Amino acid sequence: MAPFGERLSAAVSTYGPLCAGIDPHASLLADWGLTDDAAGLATFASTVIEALAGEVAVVKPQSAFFERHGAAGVAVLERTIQDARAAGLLVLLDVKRGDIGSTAAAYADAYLDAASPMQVDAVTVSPYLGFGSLDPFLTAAERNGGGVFVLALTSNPEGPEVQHARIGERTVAGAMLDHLRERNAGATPQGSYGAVVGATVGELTEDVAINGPLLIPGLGAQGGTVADLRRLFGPVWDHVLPASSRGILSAGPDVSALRKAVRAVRDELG
Ligand SMILES: O=C(O)c1cc(=O)[nH]c(=O)n1[C@@H]1O[C@H](COP(=O)(O)O)[C@@H](O)[C@H]1O
Repeated sequence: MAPFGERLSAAVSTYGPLCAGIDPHASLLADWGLTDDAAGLATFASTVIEALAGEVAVVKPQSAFFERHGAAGVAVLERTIQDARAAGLLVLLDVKRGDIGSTAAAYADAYLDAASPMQVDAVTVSPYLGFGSLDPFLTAAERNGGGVFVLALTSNPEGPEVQHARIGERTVAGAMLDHLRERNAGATPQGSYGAVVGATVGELTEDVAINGPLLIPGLGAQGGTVADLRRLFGPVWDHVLPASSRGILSAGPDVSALRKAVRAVRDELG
């Protein structure tokens, strides 16, 4: 399979950069008239895929909202991943994994190995056990044409306590971005190792030009706007994947209303 960075660039040039989240919150299931169980999840997820296929490059299921329903919820996640990929969507699984290297290798097998029933195109990971602990993810991604998105400057207000802390001259987030820049060096049209940077960070104090994709959550429900994105990420616009979950999903359950909501954000992004 071609490298993720290459596949992502091609998909974005066709469908635009919007990444639509699939976050089946209990409150959204209720708003959609669905039960807060695996059956409700399954209807929610299949409706979102029907609405988004051919409309966006990437969908981002949030694993937590499936896991809270136990094994039946994980089975729905597995089917959702397979259905979305079969519909031509790139799947970025938001699962924020990170562990000691040998355990990270098992997580990498679960999500990035070609033989796994849960194989996705890319995953989110946390580098706060040390960037080197992510090596199994990076290796599995390289082997399978996958991508890895590393939390750098997250959208939540608690993030700066860790991410702005200093290691000598650099911040912790800056060090993570440096590692990614190094790993993506020389890749065309971009590398497969991305960073997560919130739309809500206010000011950008780090160099986010990593020659790789930038997942930018926080658009919509968390208060981030397209104007914020343009101001913060204008110079690296070709690499941004603005992400919105509730901002789009709250338009459901009607498929055409969901499409209309997606198209409105897409048009605003240009
Ligand atoms: O990795 C993420 O996607 C992520 C990182 C971050 O810094 N902030 C953040 O909100 N997210 C995820 O992005 C989604 C945001 O959802 P909405 O606020 O509904 O658009 C959730 O699934 C979060 O877990």
